[in-house]
Amino acid sequence: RDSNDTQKVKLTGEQVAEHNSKDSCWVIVHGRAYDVTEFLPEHPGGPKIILKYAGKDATEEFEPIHPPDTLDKYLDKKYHLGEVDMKTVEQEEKEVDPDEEERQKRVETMPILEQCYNLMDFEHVARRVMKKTAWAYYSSGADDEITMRENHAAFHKIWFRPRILVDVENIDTSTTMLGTKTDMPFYVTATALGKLGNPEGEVLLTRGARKHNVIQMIPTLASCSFDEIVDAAEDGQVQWLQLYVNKDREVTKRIVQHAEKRGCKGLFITVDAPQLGRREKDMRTKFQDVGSNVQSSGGNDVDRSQGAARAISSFIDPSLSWKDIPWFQSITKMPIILKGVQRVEDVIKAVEAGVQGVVLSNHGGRQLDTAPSGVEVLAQVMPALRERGMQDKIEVFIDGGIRRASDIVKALCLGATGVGIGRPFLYAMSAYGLPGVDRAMQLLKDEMEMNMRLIGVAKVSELNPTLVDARSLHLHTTTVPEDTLGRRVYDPLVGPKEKAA
Ligand SMILES: Cc1cc2c(cc1C)[n+](S(=O)(=O)[O-])c1c(=O)[nH]c(=O)nc-1n2C[C@H](O)[C@H](O)[C@H](O)COP(=O)(O)O
Repeated sequence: RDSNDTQKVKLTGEQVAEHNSKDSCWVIVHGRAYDVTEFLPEHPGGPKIILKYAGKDATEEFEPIHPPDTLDKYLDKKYHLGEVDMKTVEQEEKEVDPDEEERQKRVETMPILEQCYNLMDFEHVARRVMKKTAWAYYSSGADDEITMRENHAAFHKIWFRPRILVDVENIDTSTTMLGTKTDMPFYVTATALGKLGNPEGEVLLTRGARKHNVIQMIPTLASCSFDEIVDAAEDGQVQWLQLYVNKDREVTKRIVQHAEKRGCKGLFITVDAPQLGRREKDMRTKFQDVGSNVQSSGGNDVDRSQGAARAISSFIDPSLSWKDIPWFQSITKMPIILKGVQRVEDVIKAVEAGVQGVVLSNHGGRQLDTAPSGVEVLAQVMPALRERGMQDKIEVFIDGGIRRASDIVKALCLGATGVGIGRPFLYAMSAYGLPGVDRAMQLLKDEMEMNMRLIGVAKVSELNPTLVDARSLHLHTTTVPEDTLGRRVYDPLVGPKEKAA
């Protein structure tokens, strides 16, 4: 380095390769070397995953899990060793992975985008063409995945009561959420690690949301940095922030106030994940790749038995409680919405606490298995609010299992202001990139227009409980139409030697 500390000569691959143990561990990320020796025990994903790349180029493994500004934000500058002459870095011989070869063949023969006619088509294609770790992470539900399946099945227990001879020539699907006008009553909900499915990550969802004038909720655990996602939005495009509350409240305060400064129009505090659920498909794929097995019991007390999710979420504060709400109201002017409310009593408490909204949600079935579907709780909540004259005091959203516009219409008839959609946009993005997200949103728009026309309603504000029969919604034993589409994408357990059918 010369006098003003600029690097005179690039490091070589050999120099980095000498530091390949826990006593001295250097890694290369995006062409720059970092001394992570001191950081090893603090890494939320455990030391093992880093040691697998000690002395080597870790970019490919690093990229989908960490926003690009992670090392600048969290690794002391003295450990930033400077640029590496990548021509001198020995690229690892990629061992032939037969699964990966099979997957490549499926990518080459996958259906063209125009063959996707509904959101489940994207799920079906994604399951076949996504990398297994990405599919496992996105498709995982907790434990027996009963709630994950119930989320969609619940909508089959609600029947329409269509009206006739109503002028439905002009359909208006637009609505207002938290004071923002939006073309459709759904938003792109927060789902972590967008780059697992597509190397561009969450900014593809931003661009799709912009094209269809729908709102995007930015996840705390996005692969893209928060600023990348906000910068990818156009002027006037509305985004919300999903927040996992950090044990270090100073970090949380910084994130919230930065989001408000960047123009976020809602703070969605996730309240259903004081600990992340056990997502066994995710855990299984982590287990196979022993080298990067973040379930190692070694190292400090971070429990890494939950695959990637737990490894990247050890910062979440399980002590978060109602007494913290006034603090949030003191650090931001953004409307505050509690995401992951699952019973009527907590909605009443939310109104009394003065928050502006709730999302009735079980985290897409990824948290407490056999928690009720959002739409089932919705059917109990709205009458309870009306009884107390509270229905205008709070906006009620739901998410989970929304796969058809008819699901959206049913939720709105039961009183939801809007609905969040997660996996379908992830699958569309993973299988077809931005065109996939665009088509998925357009399909929902087309379905919504048809559904409204056929139930005899011209605009969203006219949707009301008389248009549905939800009496069997709370029954969990009724037979409902077989969810053949959904069944086909459920992964059977495949033994390590067995080939998936
Ligand atoms: C599918 C998915 C959902 C995640 C999600 C990641 C994935 C891959 N992640 S997670 O890693 O922690 O579980 C988040 C998250 O970051 N924060 C959050 O509030 N909800 C998270 N959710 C839940 C999400 O916001 C919705 O509640 C859920 O996706 C709605 O169900 P559908 O996927 O069926 O639409």
